[in-house]
Amino acid sequence: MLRLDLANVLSERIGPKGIDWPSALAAHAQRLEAARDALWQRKSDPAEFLGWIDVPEDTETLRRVLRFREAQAWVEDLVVLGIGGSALGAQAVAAALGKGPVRLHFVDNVEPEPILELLRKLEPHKTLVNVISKSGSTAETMAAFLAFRRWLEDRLGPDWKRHVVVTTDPAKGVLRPYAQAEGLPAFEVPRAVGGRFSVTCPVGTLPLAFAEVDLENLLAGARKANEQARAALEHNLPAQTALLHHLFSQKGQNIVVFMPYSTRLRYLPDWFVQLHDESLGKMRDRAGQEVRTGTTAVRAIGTTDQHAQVQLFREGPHDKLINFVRLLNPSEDLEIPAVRGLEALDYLFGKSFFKLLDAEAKATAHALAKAGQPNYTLTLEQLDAYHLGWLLQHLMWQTAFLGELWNINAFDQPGVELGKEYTYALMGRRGWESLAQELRAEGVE
Ligand SMILES: O=P(O)(O)OC[C@H]1O[C@](O)(CO)[C@@H](O)[C@@H]1O
Repeated sequence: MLRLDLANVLSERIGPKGIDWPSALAAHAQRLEAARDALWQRKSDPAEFLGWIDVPEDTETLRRVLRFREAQAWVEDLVVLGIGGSALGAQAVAAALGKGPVRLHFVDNVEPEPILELLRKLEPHKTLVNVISKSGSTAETMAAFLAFRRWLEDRLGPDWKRHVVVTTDPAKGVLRPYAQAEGLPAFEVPRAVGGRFSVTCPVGTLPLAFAEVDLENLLAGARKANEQARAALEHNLPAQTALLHHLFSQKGQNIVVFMPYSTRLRYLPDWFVQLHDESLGKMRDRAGQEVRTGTTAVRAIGTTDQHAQVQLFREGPHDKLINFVRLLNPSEDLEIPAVRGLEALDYLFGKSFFKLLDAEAKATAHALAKAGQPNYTLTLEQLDAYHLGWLLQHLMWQTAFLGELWNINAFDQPGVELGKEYTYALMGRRGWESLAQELRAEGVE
């Protein structure tokens, strides 16, 4: 189960910053139901970028992915070249559930030293490179691909082609025709699926197949989130959490802290930050009116960041809504042993690590509530593929619901384009000469 514990957002618990949930739900029922119906109705229109809803149903593509993985039994290192939505989902799930023996490496930056360090340590004969780019034009990913392709060819000659697999748009960009021309295996990012919503398609599933993640169950969990997102309001978890975010943003909680109590989930906040910020930080609404929507997502991990950020969360400005994620059961556990001479620590003796983790999560949530800092918790029965798939798809739905509530397009990202164009100009890309000149006049070169 994936459940919502919202006790610490209620006014009876946290005072004036809180809400009266039953009446808030009733007051927004019509809007939320309209949002739900609109999303389900628009999902078959490719221009709406709601293709991620149906991707978990696509077991045929999953079978192709699994067959491809089986045919590459020689792989010892898988290098993912991708950035943003083309890397963060697989990275988050692999860190949570991945098992050896294949080692996964994510190249999502263009800092030369780490790339060189990785190239020096890899054995080309045993390395498979998965270049992932929906657009097939992202400078960081393309630069890394040029370097890895050359590295493979220099060491393996014509056999380099056996060591590359492409994941890209079915038609657009340079990678699709290149893969065809070179005879490289290629998987699709469905047209109506944006990068940050792509973890259940081959963008995520192909690397995760090499990490031995149980993909059937990951997709089954995502389908469970779909079932909830279609349900009546009292069972519609994403509509409910979206409403929480909406209500608190209206109360001035402009920051959303996403804080799982799990080191295995350490990359999940990074994935969430992109999903939330790129989708919801928008200057204009669907009618073109200036609106400036968005709350800023902040990463945190429990218990680690109790010793870094919780001081601020409790005693700093109460401009945040904190979303904890807590596991109800460990996959395995470890007893804290008793040690003679350290009886001052006897409250720990014989207790389990999971009990301590659980107590810390509950204690922090309650301490924040006592200070009037709103927070809610999503609880997961346990950390497995099914529950993680459910959580990922739930968060995608939550984002889509918020887009509807704020009347914005949650599926584009116009705000990142200008930076990309400036980069092309600074790098001397053909066709960008006049922009380069403009930049020079502004003192940027
Ligand atoms: O898969 P692509 O096209 O290389 O894009 C990578 C990332 O870059 C962005 O387009 C902009 O940052 C993201 O939306 C996307 O996930």
